[in-house]
Amino acid sequence: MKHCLTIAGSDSSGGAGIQADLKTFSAHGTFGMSVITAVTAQNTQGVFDVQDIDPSVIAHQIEAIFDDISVHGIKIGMVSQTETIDIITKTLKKYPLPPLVLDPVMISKSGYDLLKPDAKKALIENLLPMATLITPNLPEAEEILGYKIEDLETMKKAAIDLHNLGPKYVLVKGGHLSETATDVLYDSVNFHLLHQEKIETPHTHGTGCTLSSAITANLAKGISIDEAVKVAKAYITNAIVHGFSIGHGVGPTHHFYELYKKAGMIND
Ligand SMILES: Nc1ncnc2c1ncn2[C@@H]1O[C@H](COP(=O)(O)OP(=O)(O)O)[C@@H](O)[C@H]1O
Ligand SMILES: Cc1ncc(COP(=O)(O)O)c(N)n1
Repeated sequence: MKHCLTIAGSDSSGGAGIQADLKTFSAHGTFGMSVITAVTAQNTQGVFDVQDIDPSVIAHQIEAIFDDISVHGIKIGMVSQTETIDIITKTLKKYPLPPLVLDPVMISKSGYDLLKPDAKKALIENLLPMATLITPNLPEAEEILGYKIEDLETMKKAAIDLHNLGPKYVLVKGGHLSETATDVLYDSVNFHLLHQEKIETPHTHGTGCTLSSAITANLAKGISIDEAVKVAKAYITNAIVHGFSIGHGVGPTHHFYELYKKAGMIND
């Protein structure tokens, strides 16, 4: 069994962050481990409070894992502030690294700043160059590059410009496009377009977390980048189709839909 690590924030409502990542790792038959960077008090309606974890505790979590257990894939999500980014970078650099997927989480669907604006520079300079793949959504890509991205042509330009900042591969996600949910994968030579009709649903809490963890699990299993992204895209699409209407706002996706269906635990 492969071992996957998420370095991210905790979402008390279980649909995004660490909780989404661990469910996704499990749904992919990998063993999930976590380094918690921040604890958020959030639900389907909003984020109400954040407690950043002390940098030394973040370093100790990373060391506790790497000093004992082999890690086959890493996903980084909410990193909150410059001190957190600095300690993650410094500590990870002590170890040989497996494929690393960076989801540059900035603003929650509910509009809360999950990355302090002054930490953007550290994210770009320290974490982007370490990544095998980065998975920005449109607002995140716009925030990093400083220009508007609203169609496939500008998504392709953004993918090239983001690639120039150091990651090996770039996936610009199209969940925020108005017509389709087409994502663009750039491998430094070719573009791979992952076409998908937009699903009419409000329940997309944690879609980005879930997609990046699914890709991480696939890469940990040794699957090639384009196949890892393609399979993960099918997984997130299914998870969105079968999302849950829990709470009064933006509900979570169904991380275990395929597994439950195979086990005969659901009928539709
Ligand atoms: N309504 C939707 N229908 C189909 N796919 C979606 C929908 N919303 C998001 N996605 C897909 O979910 C994944 C996560 O994208 P996105 O929602 O843009 O990320 P984030 O959660 O970081 O904002 C992408 O593959 C995107 O295309
Ligand atoms: C701890 C944490 N990490 C990431 C997200 C982003 O998820 P979304 O973009 O769906 O709000 C979140 N809401 N909470």
